[in-house]
Amino acid sequence: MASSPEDQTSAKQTLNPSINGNDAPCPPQEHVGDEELKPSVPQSTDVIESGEKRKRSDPADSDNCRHPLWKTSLCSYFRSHSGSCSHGDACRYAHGEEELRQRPDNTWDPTSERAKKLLKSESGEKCDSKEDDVMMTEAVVDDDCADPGLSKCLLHLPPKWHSDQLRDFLGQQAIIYKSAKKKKGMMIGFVTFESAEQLKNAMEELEGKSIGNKNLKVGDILPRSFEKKNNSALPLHQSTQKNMETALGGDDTDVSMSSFGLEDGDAVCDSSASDSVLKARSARDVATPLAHLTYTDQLEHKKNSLMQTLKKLTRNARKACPNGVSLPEWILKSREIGGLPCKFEGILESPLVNGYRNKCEFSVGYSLQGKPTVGFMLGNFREGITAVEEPADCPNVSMIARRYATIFQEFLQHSGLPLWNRFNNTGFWRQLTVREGRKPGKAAEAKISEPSISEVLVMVQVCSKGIDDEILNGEFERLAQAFTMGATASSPLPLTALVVQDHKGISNVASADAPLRPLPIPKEGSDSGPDAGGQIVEARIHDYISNLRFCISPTAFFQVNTLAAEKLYSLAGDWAGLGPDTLLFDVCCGTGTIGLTLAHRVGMVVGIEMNASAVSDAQRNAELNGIKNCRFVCAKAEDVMGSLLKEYLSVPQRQNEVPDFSQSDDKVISNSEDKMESINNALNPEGSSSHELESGKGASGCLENVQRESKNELHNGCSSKDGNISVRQFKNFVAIVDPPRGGLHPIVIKALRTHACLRRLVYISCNPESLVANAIELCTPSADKTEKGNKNNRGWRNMSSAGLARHRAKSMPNSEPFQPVKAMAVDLFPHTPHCEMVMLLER
Ligand SMILES: C[S@@+](CC[C@H](N)C(=O)[O-])C[C@H]1O[C@@H](n2cnc3c(N)ncnc32)[C@H](O)[C@@H]1O
Repeated sequence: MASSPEDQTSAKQTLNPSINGNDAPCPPQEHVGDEELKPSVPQSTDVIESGEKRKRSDPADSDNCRHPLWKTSLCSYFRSHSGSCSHGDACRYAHGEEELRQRPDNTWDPTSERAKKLLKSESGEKCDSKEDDVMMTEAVVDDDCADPGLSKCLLHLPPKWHSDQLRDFLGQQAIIYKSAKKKKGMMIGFVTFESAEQLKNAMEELEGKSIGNKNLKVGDILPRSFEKKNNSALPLHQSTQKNMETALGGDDTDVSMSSFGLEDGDAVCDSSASDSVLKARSARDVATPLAHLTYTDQLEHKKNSLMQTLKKLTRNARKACPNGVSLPEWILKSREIGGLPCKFEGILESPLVNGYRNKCEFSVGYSLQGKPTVGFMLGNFREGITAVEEPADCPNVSMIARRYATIFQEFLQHSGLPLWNRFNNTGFWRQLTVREGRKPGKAAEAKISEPSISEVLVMVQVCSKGIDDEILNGEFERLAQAFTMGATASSPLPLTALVVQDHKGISNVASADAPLRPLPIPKEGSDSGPDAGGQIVEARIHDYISNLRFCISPTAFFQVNTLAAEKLYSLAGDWAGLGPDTLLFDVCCGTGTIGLTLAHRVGMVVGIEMNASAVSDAQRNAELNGIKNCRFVCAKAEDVMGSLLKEYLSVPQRQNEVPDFSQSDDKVISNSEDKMESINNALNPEGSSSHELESGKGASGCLENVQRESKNELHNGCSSKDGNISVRQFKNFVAIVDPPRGGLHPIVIKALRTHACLRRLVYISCNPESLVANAIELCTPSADKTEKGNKNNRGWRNMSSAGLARHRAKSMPNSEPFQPVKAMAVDLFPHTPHCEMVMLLER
């Protein structure tokens, strides 16, 4: 599924709240609202300020030990560096079996001896080498005639090796083979042999051989008896489908991984000796690792974990407080509340606990049995796990999304075009996204989601590279027919829009401008074909938050749990201290949900968002709901935040005086005439060039939505000075920020901190770790003399996010720090470890 903590699949953090990295909880991954442990390569503690080595571990990081996944995976760095890891005791990953802890879902790291022993005892097998035959679920053998019995995978290879290095190694060992392949980043390679004799010799030679501190293993490839498809209908270049691929998984940039809440070292391995490991990992375990707990216990678990994360803010700000500067009151008082930086007011429950996701991103791949499957990946591509399992047991997926996944899966059994293979970066069918929109009103509050769903958008991601238009068109026609028939069979499903996204890149995450092709939805009862009728509808659906109607484009971010998001936004609004004289900055505003739901409580909203289609949705949503006091700026916040704050916060204090916009860095609006032109463009977006929309460079090319109530006036009583427009005088400046998983850009943090008129900041985050890191910079007192950052310092690469924030705080210009006032979480992601956190900062 996707992100919010899912859509922000974003950069690769690993435990995303959302199933797909996009929402995530911004994801993961991705938001698919969502959160994490970091990769086990050098992280934080030992190398800190100025890149200097510290002799002791950082107590600021010791709270990691309370992270639910603390030491639940073996440290791959430790293993591959002969038992050394620069993090020492502070490493989040276990240094050896003794340190290893059980995971929240009661499983053990599948690569650990414990997991293997468990496996043995479950399967009743003897302790022979067989149980170590951990296997890959995807075979990549570019030889049509390759006999699966003569294909093996080699495990525990150095991840940095390419195919060439594997071949060199085999050559040095005098191994005779037919083909050998390995992809950088994976610990697994694939070798095929000409004969049983060759295979036998190779196994004798290779099994147990040491490479570094690892012992090589020879494993089978699953599934062993994959039924090869008849590929005769395929275009030539697609012949890689002949490969025995059983799984599509993530590659290094895999979103789905993060949305599952997996961490990088988290492999789901298969064993030829037993199916037990497979049983231990299922789509349910991976996508909803807390589903085995009662909802009350899940909340308790999240609460404890969030409190530990919050305490990092206190510890790090204390540590970063410059010499000679008094500790702020909130740090001194933190002792009275157990080290918390402010009061933690607990977690608001999700109104819906099951089937709550309004957006699911399903991977396309092969099951462990080799069947084309639409669902969730079971593990990490790097460790060779690419199998996909149906989402049937994942309680956060709605029945509607499950049914669409099944329809697509059945369609794929008969498709002449191949599934995407991440190993080879070839294939056609990549992903299925199902987005649901609810009806307005009471029905939407039902305890099960299905009856309240009135609109569904189905988006299929493909890679059309090298495919003839004729083949493509025929396949899409059949696809539309399959979805239409599936949606009308038995109990009908809503089907509002069907769209194909063409993503030719190798990463799992399509860029925002990947071409979209809406498909006509055939009329009920008609056959496929050119006369099937059907209408191309605009690829958008609608949902409701706080009785406002929101139009959502296929790729725009929208919180995946609408009813819980409503709670989140109203909490943020309550804490923001809004009033008619408030100017509210909605930073990272997506489709405008926060600003628009709060617009009636403020004088004006300025929304900032980099995704052009989300901004155009935001503008449309303002129009749909008759809201006229919002302006949406399409740009990266880091490019425009400073100039927007300057523009609005430096408004002369005398009533009704028009500010001099020409002072603005980015010339957001250079004068009243330009401003009117911008407004006109905003009201007539077709008139603005797509370049302007896409460029995202500064606000001068922004889509703006300052709407006028009457010809010359802004809503809410702004006065008109020169016959055009004027800006009202605001007394209260507030920002609500809701960034993706990685948090705010340092330039945005600096702008918010150094504009003293901004007294209140509500920070919403799907990733409490990045909230804490950003809050360290916002709340640490500045030194009288600011340190200059050293651009050549590479030490930051090894810092934790908190360590890096402490480091940055040193170069923060002298400015009044914020203080954490209170924090609360809203559970947008039941059954996963993720949660949205809200923190009020004031000064
Ligand atoms: C977690 S979502 C929040 C969206 C919105 N506040 C909501 O609740 O629906 C984060 C949003 O930030 C946007 N975004 C990511 N990086 C950004 C940046 N550098 N500047 C502005 N917007 C950004 C994403 O496109 C996404 O819409």
